[in-house]
Amino acid sequence: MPPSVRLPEKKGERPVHTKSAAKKLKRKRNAEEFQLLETRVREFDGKGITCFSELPLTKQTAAGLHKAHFKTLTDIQRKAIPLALKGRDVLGAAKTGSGKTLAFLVPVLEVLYRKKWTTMDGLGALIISPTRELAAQIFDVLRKIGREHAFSAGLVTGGKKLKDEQEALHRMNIVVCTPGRMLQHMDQTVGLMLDNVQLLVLDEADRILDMGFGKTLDAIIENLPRERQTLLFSATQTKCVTDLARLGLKDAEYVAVHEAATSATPAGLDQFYMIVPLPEKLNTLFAFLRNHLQSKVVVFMSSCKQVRFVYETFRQLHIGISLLHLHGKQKQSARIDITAKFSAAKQSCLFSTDVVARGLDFPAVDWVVQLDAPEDADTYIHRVGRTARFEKAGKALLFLCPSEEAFADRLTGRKVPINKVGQKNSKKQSIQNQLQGLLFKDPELKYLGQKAFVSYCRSISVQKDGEIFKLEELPLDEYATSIGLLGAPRIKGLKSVDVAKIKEIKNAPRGLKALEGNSSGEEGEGEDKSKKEVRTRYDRMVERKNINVLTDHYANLVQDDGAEPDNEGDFLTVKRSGYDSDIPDPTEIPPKTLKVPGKEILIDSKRKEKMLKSKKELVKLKPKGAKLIFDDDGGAHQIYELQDEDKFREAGSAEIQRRKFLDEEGKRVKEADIGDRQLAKEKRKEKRKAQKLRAAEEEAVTEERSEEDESRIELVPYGEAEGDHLGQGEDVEEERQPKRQRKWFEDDEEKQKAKEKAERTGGRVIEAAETPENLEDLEMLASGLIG
Ligand SMILES: Nc1ncnc2c1ncn2[C@@H]1O[C@H](COP(=O)(O)OP(=O)(O)OP(=O)(O)O)[C@@H](O)[C@H]1O
Repeated sequence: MPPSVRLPEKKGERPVHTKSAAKKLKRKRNAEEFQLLETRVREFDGKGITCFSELPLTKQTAAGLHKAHFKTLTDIQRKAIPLALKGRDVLGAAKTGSGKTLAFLVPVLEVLYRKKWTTMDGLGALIISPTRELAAQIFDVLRKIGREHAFSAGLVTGGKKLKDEQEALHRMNIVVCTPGRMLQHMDQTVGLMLDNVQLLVLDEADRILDMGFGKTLDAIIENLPRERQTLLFSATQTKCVTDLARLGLKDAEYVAVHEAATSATPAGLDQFYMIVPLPEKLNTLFAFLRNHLQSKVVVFMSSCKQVRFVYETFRQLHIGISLLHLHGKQKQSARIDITAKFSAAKQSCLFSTDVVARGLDFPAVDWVVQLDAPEDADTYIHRVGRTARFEKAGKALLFLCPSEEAFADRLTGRKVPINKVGQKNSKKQSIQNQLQGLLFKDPELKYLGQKAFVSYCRSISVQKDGEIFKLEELPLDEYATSIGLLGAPRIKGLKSVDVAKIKEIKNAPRGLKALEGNSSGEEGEGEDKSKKEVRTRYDRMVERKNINVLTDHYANLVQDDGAEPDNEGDFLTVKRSGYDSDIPDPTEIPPKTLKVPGKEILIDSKRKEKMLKSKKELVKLKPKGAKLIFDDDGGAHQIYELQDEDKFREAGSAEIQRRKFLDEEGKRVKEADIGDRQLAKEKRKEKRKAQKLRAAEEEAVTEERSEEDESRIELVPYGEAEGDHLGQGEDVEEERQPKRQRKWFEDDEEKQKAKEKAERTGGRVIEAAETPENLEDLEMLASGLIG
């Protein structure tokens, strides 16, 4: 007799003794629980709740939250989750670090669960984030709280092979993605179905639109069904009607928990600004870091080039704190690595662009320093939000150039409590000489410095707020000297930049950029990279601007036809005038040449001269021999020889000869064609034969392995729970995807033992159980015996 199957008994229920009865009972209980949950949600008004346990949640979500140690609700969670659970569109705004992520993830899990979503139903929820790092962080939280659910979820952010993502995408229920990559999939992933999506979440929606993803978002939303729930969250929420309309929000509930608060930033955050002349910025930052070696600091700058320059130079100045740098031009693997390192560090300094300004939750950051002023108050709020998260304390310091001081008023106007501070004289120090030394020794660093300078100027010139950011008021020459350059590099075409266009191009998915031939990603030179001209090494050398002074002068030399170089023509022009007076003009010296049979080679460089001394090289330059054919008498002929004119005339008119030639060649081609077809036919036959043979072999192997293979189908999992979805567990799985249970005779150990025995006895293996349980088992045993 099989052992009796027991479910924990409930009042009024009779004990069950068979598997099927237990299943039935479980199904009944689940249906009851499901009904109860629906009723609880319907009747729930959300008033006066403080804990997650008071919400009408599934036991899976409740368990996930419990295991992740989330107990008390934050304000935004208390207000937004009840509305979202009831299926309302929500527009959520709350300060940085106030727990917005859970405010949308909990409803995502709950809504899908209550819609009885299973792996077979495809994509049910799409969560879009502006950056890869934020998407990865959201995905991590989802994994934590969703571990008891049976949904499959995936991260689609690029930086991986598109093909791998494509395969997994078809099996995902919840996708966390960046807009660019999602659009790329919509364009390139065959059979991607978005018409069943039930929930769309946009985290940092305003940032997504701000980064130039507007059109991308439109394209994504166009593919989603109109009947869906939309949740939008940000610390600086967009309320722009057109934005909301384009995102397809209907009757949305605006939940702004901190709107009445006196400050737009977290209460535990102390904020300061300091007026620092541009040439003093790096000195001040260096002194600041020297005085905060035991802290965890994020330093924001306005461009990738600046981040790289400051990181590379400060590293060589051995500042005494571990330095990291993060920007959007790094490889995805490096970005993940750096994010993880900084999260784990106790004391460290991360130089970064705005790629980490939004949403990233680094634990225990002490200071946020903004070396370059942010573009607006919203960006400031997000940047400083990397510290003082979730009721912790933190400090923020903003560097403003004297011409930018009015930015402090902008902040006060946005309810940001910020105080002015100065730098103690005793703490001041200059690193200008050290920087000059570094740049002098290392041309690459100098090149980087020039690029950093150019991109800083560019970033100022493209700022929207022209009243604050005035390039013409900045002491650029002194700034260039302060970062170790000998002079300010020349910058081209600063004003003619379309900011929106730049953002759009910069944030376009790399795959698409490559398709559009726009993948170089170089910024700072204002060149039209889309021109597909063939450029030689020589052209590139002339165009190169890294050794600014030299190349400009060289450009003058090659471009100027006798015209005087302008005054910025540097010291090299003096030498040239020397040529004019005393020494004969170099252009008048006859160029060196070398004669080889058949041609004359111009020697225009020492390298070429040296090269031509080698016999091997000379052979290459000599004219190549002609290919000859030999007749029966051994006479050599060119492959194509002109016929004797008289003979040609004898043979008839040129037209007749042409036709004759065509007829003969046509016949020859036809004959060859018949032969080819015959050959192709035979090859096809052989191929089919081989295919059949292979198919037969594969069938035999598949039969052997079919059961093993079934169990190998992998989803993209995030939870460890096994098919207990909707609490109906096995039942739902059984009905939807009949999953073969392991039979009694498939016990690995027993099978192995029997095989060993058979080997010992030299007999056949008959796998049998001690007690066959049902008809199928008996049949198996019988067929084994007969066979
Ligand atoms: N209910 C909660 N109980 C305890 N900790 C929480 C709770 N909700 C969120 N947190 C923690 O608070 C921190 C900030 O949460 P989260 O990243 O969701 O903030 P946010 O509002 O999205 O911030 P940002 O605006 O910067 O994106 C996280 O470390 C998270 O684990």
